[in-house]
Amino acid sequence: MSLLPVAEAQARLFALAQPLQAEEAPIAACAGRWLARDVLALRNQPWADLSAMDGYAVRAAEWPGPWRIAGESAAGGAIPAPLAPGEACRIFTGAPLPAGADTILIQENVTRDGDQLLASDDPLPTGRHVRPSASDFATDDVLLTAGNALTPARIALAVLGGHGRLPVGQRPKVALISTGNELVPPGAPTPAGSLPSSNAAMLAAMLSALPCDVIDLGIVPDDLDAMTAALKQAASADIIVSTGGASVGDHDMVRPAFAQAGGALDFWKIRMRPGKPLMAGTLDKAVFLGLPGNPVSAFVTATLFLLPLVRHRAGASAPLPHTTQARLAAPLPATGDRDDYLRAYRGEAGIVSVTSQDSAATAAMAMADCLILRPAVSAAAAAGDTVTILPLAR
Ligand SMILES: Nc1nc2c(c(=O)[nH]1)N[C@H]1C(S)=C(S)[C@@H](COP(=O)(O)OP(=O)(O)OC[C@H]3O[C@@H](n4cnc5c(N)ncnc54)[C@H](O)[C@@H]3O)O[C@H]1N2
Ligand code: MOO
Repeated sequence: MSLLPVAEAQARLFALAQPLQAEEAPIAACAGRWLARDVLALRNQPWADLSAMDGYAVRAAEWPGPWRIAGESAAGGAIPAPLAPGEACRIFTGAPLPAGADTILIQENVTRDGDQLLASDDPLPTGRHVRPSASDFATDDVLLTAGNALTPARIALAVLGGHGRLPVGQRPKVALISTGNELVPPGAPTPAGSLPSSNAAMLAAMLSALPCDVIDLGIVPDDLDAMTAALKQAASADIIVSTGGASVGDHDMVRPAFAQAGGALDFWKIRMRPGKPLMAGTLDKAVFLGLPGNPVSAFVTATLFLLPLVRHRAGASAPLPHTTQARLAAPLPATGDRDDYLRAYRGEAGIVSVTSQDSAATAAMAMADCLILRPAVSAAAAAGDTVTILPLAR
């Protein structure tokens, strides 16, 4: 198989499965999820012409008064009686204006004597300090569209639109499998030849920022039947992720086990460094991603494939990671025949790539707060050159 370009592999991955079915979730369970349908306003916001300040509702044409204070309007209180000519209404922030009033005098700018009121400031433009009815949005306005991420501000908008539940994509179930005879669980003793298994903990931490449910199936030895059984066990999940055993060595069991479990492989080997041995396919209704075992390769491929796949299945309309442009603090060598995803951080003088770009260099990886994206066969870059970066979640 020739090496597949990253963008093509991402497109093929998304084509393997549709977003999961929608569900109606209570607002408290919607943060960070994606809308499955457009959301329309069920009410006008504001519901009436409301005061934006504490003061007095008047007719601007009657400035500077005097007015007789007749009645009061407070948020949550009774609807105030209409204003007769020459009358003002005591009013508080968020309260409806009485019919006939068009402007608010703030209380700092009036002279009040009993129920007599005089303006003590400059003339007011009509409508000053009034929030007109439906000026934020009106009933039946489309507030949010399918595929929108439910950010805190959009949750506020939906609630003000009258909603207590929202149609969102279901939370994908993500099963994690770690393969390798050398692996021991986090914190277990590490006699010679053993290695703490870090990939599942790292992936679970990455996934904790997304609306999904992680099932860690633990460590599976480099054994065809054991791996086949683990994959079958994982097949009820929406996404299966393995790490390790993805390459070409005698102990790399993931591809044959996937075939033996009944999986249909869609692609293997990507034109990227690190992460070349990545594979993907389907097993029953699950999408399978086989990530390389090296922790750095697993991290980079999870960033570019696993997290976007979770977003896609959870209903995101824009599942790919956000990238931006930035200037290099130091030169970079020319790239080879694969796209480079260099671990880097944002320093004061620009972007600095970490000292070791080895796929097993976890200490260097831990210093990174972004990846530099360098296409295959790029010429060397100089300090000050603009490059594309992918900011990493903290
Ligand atoms: N002859 C070739 N050898 C290799 C090739 C190749 O094309 N031809 N590709 C290399 C590349 S690129 C990568 S990346 C690695 C990926 O290999 P695997 O996915 O088969 O991973 P393993 O061999 O199982 O492990 C690699 C490395 O990572 C450690 N590891 C594995 N799992 C974990 C874990 N859960 N936590 C921490 N560390 C883990 C493992 O001990 C190995 O040191 O293959 C190259 N070889
Ligand atoms: O493609 Mo591998 O992930 O370079 O070490």
